[in-house]
Parts: sequence; C-alpha cells; structure tokens
Amino acid sequence: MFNNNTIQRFNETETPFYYYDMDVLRNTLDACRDASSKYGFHVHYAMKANFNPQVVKTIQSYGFGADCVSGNEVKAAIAHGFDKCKVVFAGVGKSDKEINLALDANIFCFNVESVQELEIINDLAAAKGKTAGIAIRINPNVDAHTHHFITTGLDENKFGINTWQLNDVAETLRKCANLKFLGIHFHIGSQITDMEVYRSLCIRINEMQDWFEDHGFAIKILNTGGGLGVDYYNPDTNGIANFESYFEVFSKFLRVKPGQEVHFELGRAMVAQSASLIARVLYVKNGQKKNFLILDAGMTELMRPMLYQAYHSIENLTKGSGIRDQDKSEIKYDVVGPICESTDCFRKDVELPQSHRGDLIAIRTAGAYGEVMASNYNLRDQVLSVYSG
Ligand SMILES: Cc1ncc(COP(=O)(O)O)c(C=O)c1O
Ligand SMILES: N[C@@H](CCCC[NH3+])C(=O)O
Repeated sequence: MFNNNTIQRFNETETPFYYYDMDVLRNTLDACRDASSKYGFHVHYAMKANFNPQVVKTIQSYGFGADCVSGNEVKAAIAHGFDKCKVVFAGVGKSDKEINLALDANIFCFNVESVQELEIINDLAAAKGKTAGIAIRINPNVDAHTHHFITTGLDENKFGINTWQLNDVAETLRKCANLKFLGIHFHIGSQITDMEVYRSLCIRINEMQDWFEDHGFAIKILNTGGGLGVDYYNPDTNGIANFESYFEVFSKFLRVKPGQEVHFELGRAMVAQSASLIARVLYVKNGQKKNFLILDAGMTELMRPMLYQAYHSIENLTKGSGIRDQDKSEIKYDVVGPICESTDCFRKDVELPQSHRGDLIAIRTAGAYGEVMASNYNLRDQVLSVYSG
C-alpha cells in the first residue's frame, strides 16, 4: 500500500502520526454510497468512529447523514455542514444540557434508550415549545457474534429498551405531547462480519414493527444501526468492507412498507482502512525469552489492541521499502509502546524482518476508533495526522 515516495515522506516526518489515505477513504465511500443507493437506503456516518476534520468533511461531501452520541458530536456534525434533517442522536446517558443543545439545533431524531429518557426529552421540548422527533432504541437480544466488549444488543447490555418494557413505552408515548414518534432503532454491536447475524436482526425488526403497529404507532423510520466489520488481516487485498452483501441482506429480509425509510449508522466500515498509525522503533531489546520492539507509539495513540485484544496488521516499512538492505530473516517480536503499563503491547510474537532503531512501523486498519480514542495518559503529546496528496 505504501510506495517508496510515501515512505520517504514518512521518513522526513515526526512520528508517531496517523496517515490518512484519502483515496482509500473515497473509494470506500463510493462503494458504500453505490451499494446503499441501489436500494434507496439512507446512511448516517457514526461520528464516534473518527472525527478527524478532513475525514468528516470528506464524508459530509457525499451527502451522508450523521449519527452522534454526545452533544459535542451533534455540534461538530452541524459545524461540518451535515444537514440537521439527517442528524440523529443516540446514547444511554444524554444529559439535559446535551438534549437542550440538540433541541435547539432542531436535529431530526433522538434515538431514545429508556422510558425515563422519553419523559425528560418530552419535558425539555415542552419547555421550549418544541416537538422532538424520536425513535425507540430497542434491545432485540440478538447476538452479534463479535467480541463481547463490543456487543450491544443482548439483554445483559445497557443499551436500548428491552422488549418487556414496550408496554410502558407505548403508554408514555401516548402521554407525551411534545414527542413525535418516528420509528424504531437498533444497534447490536460492532465488527460484525457474519451476515447471518443481520438476517436474525431483520427478523426481530419485523416482529417489532408488528408490535408497534398493532399498538397504533405508524413507523416511518427503520434504523438498523451499524456494525459492519472490516478485514483487519488483509487491508490491501480486501480493503473495502462488504457493503454489497450487507445491504443485500436488509433488502431481502427487512419488511419495508411504502413510505418507510431504512436508515443505517455505519462507522468502522466507512473509515477503518483509510488510516494507519505510523511509528518508529525507538529501541530493540533482545531478551532471553523475548525480543521487544519498543515503538514511539503505544496505547495512548491506538488503544484497540490493549482494550479488546484486537488484531491489527503490523509491518516494517523500512525493511519493505528497500531503504535499508532487505533482511529476509523473520524474528518474533513483542511489539510494544512506551507507556508505563504492561498491557501496552500491540501484539506478542509478531514475525517481522530483523528490525532496528529508526525503522518505520505501520499499524494498519487504524482509521476507526483509533485517533478518536487517543489519550494523553503519561502526559503524551497529541498524536499528529498526515494526509495523502
Ligand atoms: C448506536 C450506534 N450506532 C452506530 C454505531 C457504529 O458502529 P460501527 O462503527 O460498528 O459501524 C455505534 C457503535 O458501535 C453505535 O453505538
Ligand atoms: N471502540 C470499539 C467499537 C465500539 C463502537 C461503539 N459502540 C472498537 O474499537 O472496536
């Protein structure tokens, strides 16, 4: 993926940094738009995946909507030019301040996650003399078959409203004059690659549609959430998420009536492959049991491996580029960061060519939940961003 000119540019740049390949981003967005528009589906970009301004600006230029999970994300979406009629706001813990901000911004829809939240949004909207568009986030108890830390649609998860509470929801909706019921919302987890999971979700959504309609609520919006996964193992050969199969499942199994809109909230699949974290080897420590490659980036720059034992492909760009002599002998290294935590390890036993101080290392597929989850723990500098031409 990286040609010699790019690596030369990296060599002249202070590390660590996120490198955004804008062609990869645009190719991915083209694929997403083409596959979704085939069925008239509406895609909202999940801002939480990456709110790097260049990335968000590019996504907005495609006409996608924005899925937000905080007042600041709502503000950022509007500041980046997303049409407020395409801004939705989810989250189990929306504060009064955030709700007021979203009401003032006249966003399209609040995805509401508890009965109590319905009442609060109604009261805050009433105080402003407004009506808030809302969708009920239902926890459908569908297993996403992904890492349990990023599963959101099981009874045991805090997200959404459980189906046994729907009678309360209906009763509350009938009482709340300042809410406009738009539809139902789901999001069962992230990094989902098994399309069978989405078929199960469609079946559940169909059942839930029946429930609401049987109770006198017309559904305009069916929001299926996001979660489509990417290939962390083959970022070059399988770089575009499987949008075709994903949208096809919904087109086949979701019951959509005339006048209804189907909404999606994709994050990872839209941005993950567009960035790599580029770091430099600071030290090579050869122990009796282990060889350590100590990088100038760690969990403060990319937290996913430490938080979810997530796999990211790790490459030595200096060895791959011919800048140094090719050294074919592969050695196993624990690739670690400089942070004062034993978990600060990108992966153990990574097979790499013999590596040296100053070599450039790329940690791939870092465009989603990478830069946004960076911290300044250990008083680290803010991680930099570099963009392709
Ligand atoms: C409500 C909601 N919608 C959409 C997303 C985006 O998920 P993903 O990045 O897996 O597509 C998330 C994050 O998991 C979410 O919580
Ligand atoms: N941050 C997670 C995904 C969580 C998605 C938001 N609910 C990840 O890196 O995979």
